[in-house]
Amino acid sequence: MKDLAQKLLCIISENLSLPPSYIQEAVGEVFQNITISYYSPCPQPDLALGLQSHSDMGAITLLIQDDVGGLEVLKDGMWIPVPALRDGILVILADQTEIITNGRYKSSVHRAVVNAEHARLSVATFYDPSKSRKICTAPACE
Ligand SMILES: O=C(O)CCC(=O)C(=O)O
Ligand SMILES: [Fe+2]
Repeated sequence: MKDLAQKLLCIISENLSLPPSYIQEAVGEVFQNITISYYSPCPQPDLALGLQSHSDMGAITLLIQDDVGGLEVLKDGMWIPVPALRDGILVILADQTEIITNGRYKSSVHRAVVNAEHARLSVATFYDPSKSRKICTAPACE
């Protein structure tokens, strides 16, 4: 997962005409955190959220999940359900990449809803800078 995150950050850097390792170097020492989320079925899903609206604080998040579905992204003020891809890896861009690219790549605001019948499992791997790392916009993106 770390290799994939780094490859994706290289592609983003290159797409902005930055050196391929630019974002990786800007992030510095990587802290790869993992969250395993289990969402149990909820008898009244309209009254509950599995995970509240947020954006991820790191550079990039890779998410694997079962085929139940429940992730939603905020686009133009509307919550859009993300199709569940059991064999796929979902890429969620996060806050530090938005800062480094000056918003050319946006951090995705997302949440998880629950449903009445099925439990859901997801595994998120976060590619995060250290808490003391100063992150700033790439001069080429200013
Ligand atoms: O479970 C999900 O689909 C989303 C998990 C998530 O957004 C997170 O852990 O930050
Ligand atoms: Fe998240």
